[in-house]
Amino acid sequence: MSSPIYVAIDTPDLAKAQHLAGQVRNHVGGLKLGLEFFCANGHHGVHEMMKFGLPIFLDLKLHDIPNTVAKAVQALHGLEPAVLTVHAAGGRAMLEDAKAAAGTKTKVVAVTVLTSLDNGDLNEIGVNGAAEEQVTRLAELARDAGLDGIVCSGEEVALVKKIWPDGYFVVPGVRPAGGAMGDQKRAVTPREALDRGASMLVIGRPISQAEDPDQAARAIEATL
Ligand SMILES: O=C(O)c1cc(=O)[nH]c(=O)n1[C@@H]1O[C@H](COP(=O)(O)O)[C@@H](O)[C@H]1O
Repeated sequence: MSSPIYVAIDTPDLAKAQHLAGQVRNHVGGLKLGLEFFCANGHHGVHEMMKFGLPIFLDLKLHDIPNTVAKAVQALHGLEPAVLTVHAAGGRAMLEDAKAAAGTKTKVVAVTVLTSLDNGDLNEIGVNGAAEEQVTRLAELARDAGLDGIVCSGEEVALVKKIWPDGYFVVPGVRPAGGAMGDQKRAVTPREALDRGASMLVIGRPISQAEDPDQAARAIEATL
């Protein structure tokens, strides 16, 4: 079985991205390319990273009116990433149109509440109630809109699995025991995230900033 770990390649530098992917390719199940990489390197960069033969998670977190998001998804044709993100807060019509615009080879998953937010941050943007309530609400919306799954933290994944048993659950903000949190606020360990029902673990800095990324990926893999 392939590893559930997708390494987050957060750099605008294609050569650095290729170097990191080359170091960890045997100990991860896929490569996650986000806004930083895509803004700098576009389709060309994704094509270059596809050469590693690993599935690509294109994390663009699209969030706009339905027509704009659908056209943006269409503009990705030719890349056919394994997984693509949109923001659940874009609403039902946006989610439905994003899914309809994606090819059948791409799982469209909705970001619920970013793992960098805690309940206080949510309150500040007008969401009263705990992260788990908001994640559950948005998971139901994504499920009913026909999406493949959601992005949430390891703190909520067991809860959403109950209401969406066959959903695909992407869990970022994962930290090995004692690891630096950085800007993440709702983090669990890789083992905990898997035990609670994660389908994919997104791990960036604990691997990419390690002195030896390959060794770091292997050490995390060994805890799963
Ligand atoms: O969609 C994501 O991947 C994502 C959603 C979220 O709620 N939180 C989150 O951290 N991410 C991404 O997951 C990665 C986490 O990176 P590290 O904190 O370095 O492990 C980054 O690439 C984020 O963009």
